[in-house]
Amino acid sequence: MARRVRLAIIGAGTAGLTALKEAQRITPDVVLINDGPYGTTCARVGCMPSKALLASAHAFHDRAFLAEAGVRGTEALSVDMSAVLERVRSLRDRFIAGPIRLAESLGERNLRGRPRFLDPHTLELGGERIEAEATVIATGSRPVLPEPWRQLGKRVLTSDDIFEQEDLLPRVAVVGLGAVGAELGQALAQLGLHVSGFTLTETVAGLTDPQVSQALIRCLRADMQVFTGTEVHLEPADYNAVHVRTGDRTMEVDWVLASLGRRPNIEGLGLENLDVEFDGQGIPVFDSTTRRLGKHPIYIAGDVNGERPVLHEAADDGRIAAYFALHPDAQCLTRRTALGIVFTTPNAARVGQSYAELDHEHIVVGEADFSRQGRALMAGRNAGCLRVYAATADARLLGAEMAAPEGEHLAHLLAWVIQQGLTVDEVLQLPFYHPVVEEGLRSALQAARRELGQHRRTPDLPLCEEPVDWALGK
Ligand SMILES: Cc1cc2nc3c(=O)[nH]c(=O)nc-3n(C[C@H](O)[C@H](O)[C@H](O)COP(=O)(O)OP(=O)(O)OC[C@H]3O[C@@H](n4cnc5c(N)ncnc54)[C@H](O)[C@@H]3O)c2cc1C
Ligand SMILES: NC(=O)c1ccc[n+]([C@@H]2O[C@H](COP(=O)([O-])OP(=O)(O)OC[C@H]3O[C@@H](n4cnc5c(N)ncnc54)[C@H](O)[C@@H]3O)[C@@H](O)[C@H]2O)c1
Repeated sequence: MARRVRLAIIGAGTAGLTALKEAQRITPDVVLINDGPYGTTCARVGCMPSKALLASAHAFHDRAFLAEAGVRGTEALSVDMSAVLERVRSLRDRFIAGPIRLAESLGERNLRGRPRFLDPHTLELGGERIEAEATVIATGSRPVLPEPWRQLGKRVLTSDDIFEQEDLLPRVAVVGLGAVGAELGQALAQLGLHVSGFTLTETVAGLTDPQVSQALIRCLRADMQVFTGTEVHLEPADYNAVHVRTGDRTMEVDWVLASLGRRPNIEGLGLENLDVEFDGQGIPVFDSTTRRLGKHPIYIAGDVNGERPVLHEAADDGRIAAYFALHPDAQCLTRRTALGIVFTTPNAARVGQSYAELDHEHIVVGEADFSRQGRALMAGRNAGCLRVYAATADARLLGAEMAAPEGEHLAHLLAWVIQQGLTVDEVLQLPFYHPVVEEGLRSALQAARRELGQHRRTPDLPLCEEPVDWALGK
């Protein structure tokens, strides 16, 4: 006998659990099916442990600023790497507790294993059949690790294993300087390891604007070696070391952090039993509004769909998928403005349309340099730059990229005004306090206005509804 349910959710990560909460507003008739550890990638091996490691790293790194700021005794500070990693795990355990409790609260509706579609309405799970009116696939992604690198065993770690280590040997190659490699590479370097970072692309940390990326690379180079546009080959060396070969250079390291990107967990779901199309990356083609696979009652949410692999988007995807799966008369929903932040110092961020996505013929760029920005200078964080992109046609802000102090906050402000459809002038009419890093954002906006060839006819203040009396000759 098959178990019949209104909604089956495959994957108990952020997208799956958010789909669950959205679905529970409508029906209790939901099963959650998860294979692998519970607790979500973000809380277990992703966002949270990486930021906990960065917190220790930044704190230790600040000793140089403390000394410059007149605080004495900083030369006595040192890092106890085992204690750092222990703290990361203890915070991790707190963060995963909530997601685990949520899954367990389902009781016998929380199922373990890897289900397979037999047809669009039927899943097979460990010999049992589940007939679901609709299904949400939210199986996430996993780190890319080439097979020959696996043969090197524990000498090659990914973000899945690094936080489990009791200690870390001093010489490390970080291969891949996207978001994961830039954050973890800088964290390890600031904690005192000798880090050499390599990446295939010319830009790092998910940035696409070469000038912003160069500004970040200059900052990273204060802590670690950075080689861009470089393909890496790994070979085993004596005493459990690894040879990192790039062109005709060979470097010996104790271990390697492979941060080459992530691959969607799409295999084994039996999608070949359904009439679905796949794109060039092997991801089933889905509707960008509903996340639905063709006409099937199947929705795909979170990292597994490869579209916006960050936490808040995975959560939105889960909400969207459950909403459309359970509302035949659903309203159209649009996406929030794209926002990606990488927590290096300075923070790297991309907001709205990236530099690579924009048509350069039809935009102007306004730039601010943080090396002389007042507030950043006081805090010893005066490095990096911010570039805003505005449409030539109507001066609307379209996007921004930055490697900037307090970039996580500047990026939010920009995302909010871009989502509101504001123009450069309209943003300049908003309040800017003094002295704050937001004044750097104002400089970039003023530069964009100059590039637009616009001249201010009034001071940068909101206009009254009515003209003032004297202007009317009264
Ligand atoms: C090191 C690192 C740092 C990150 N930092 C940030 C950050 O600072 N900010 C940010 O926004 N994002 C960050 N991310 C990205 C963020 O973690 C992901 O976008 C988010 O966790 C994706 O959630 P998800 O629900 O799609 O997948 P997951 O949370 O991975 O959930 C997928 C679930 O499905 C299960 N599963 C897999 N295959 C099957 C199957 N066949 N059957 C059943 N179950 C299956 C898995 O075990 C898992 O429980 C980071 C990622 C990493 C790796
Ligand atoms: N703060 C954040 O929001 C945050 C932090 C970490 C991860 N994430 C998410 O996790 C996802 C995965 O991050 P990631 O950094 O693993 O992937 P990524 O795709 O962002 O970067 C992978 C990098 O590896 C490089 N690379 C690939 N193969 C290589 C090779 N053979 N040799 C040298 N370099 C190679 C690529 O050039 C690329 O720069 C990201 O898309 C991001 O959305 C987000």
